[in-house]
Amino acid sequence: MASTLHSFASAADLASSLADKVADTLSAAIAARGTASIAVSGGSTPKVFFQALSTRDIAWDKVTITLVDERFVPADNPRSNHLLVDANLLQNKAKAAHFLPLYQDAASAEEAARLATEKTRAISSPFDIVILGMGGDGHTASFFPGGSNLAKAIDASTPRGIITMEAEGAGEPRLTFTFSSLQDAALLVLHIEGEGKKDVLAKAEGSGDEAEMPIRAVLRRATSPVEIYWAP
Ligand SMILES: O=C1O[C@H](COP(=O)(O)O)[C@@H](O)[C@H](O)[C@H]1O
Repeated sequence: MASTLHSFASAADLASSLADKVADTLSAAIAARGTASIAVSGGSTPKVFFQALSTRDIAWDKVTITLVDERFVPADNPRSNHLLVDANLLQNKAKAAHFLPLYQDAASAEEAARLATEKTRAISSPFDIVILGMGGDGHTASFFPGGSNLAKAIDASTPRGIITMEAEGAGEPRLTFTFSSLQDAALLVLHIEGEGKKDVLAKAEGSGDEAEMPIRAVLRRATSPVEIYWAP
């Protein structure tokens, strides 16, 4: 499916424009169905966007927010994506939203993935909005190059849900929605910032194996168009 690049002069401009687009899309879904869903990424990039989105005036009590991926660490761990969302998105008007975490207090990441899959089944498919990020190694969500479960995670026939991932570049074991869960969102966004990430994107858009740069699975095979938001 095609992708469209939206370039902005600054991260603040991007955050404001993306927050408007997301708020409009959530409101349209609420008007159509009474509820709306969004899966967001962690990492360092989304913080300013989350802060902008949290101030938008929409019916947040009808919105379910979850994560595209998470580290297998509790929510008070500084590396938790849940903590980032709590501190920056579940604030202001967005405090009224319903948050479904991926981390579960379980004996293993595999058991947590099973529980998280069960709990997130309450969200209707496909997601209204998925916001992906991308690492300098070409990973997205927790689809890491060399990841223990990468082939399964990006196989379009793997069912919707959450699986585990371990990889050298990942730190802790991860929990990640599968490709099939994310690729058909009504609004599918790839949010990246910096010249370095633009170079990584250009490389990913070239030829090469998806296993080397798993973002290629999204760029090449997502059934929804990919809206790429970039700022220097
Ligand atoms: O590990 C992760 O990294 C990516 C990218 O993060 P960034 O710090 O380079 O913005 C992120 O999209 C993913 O959700 C996160 O778990």
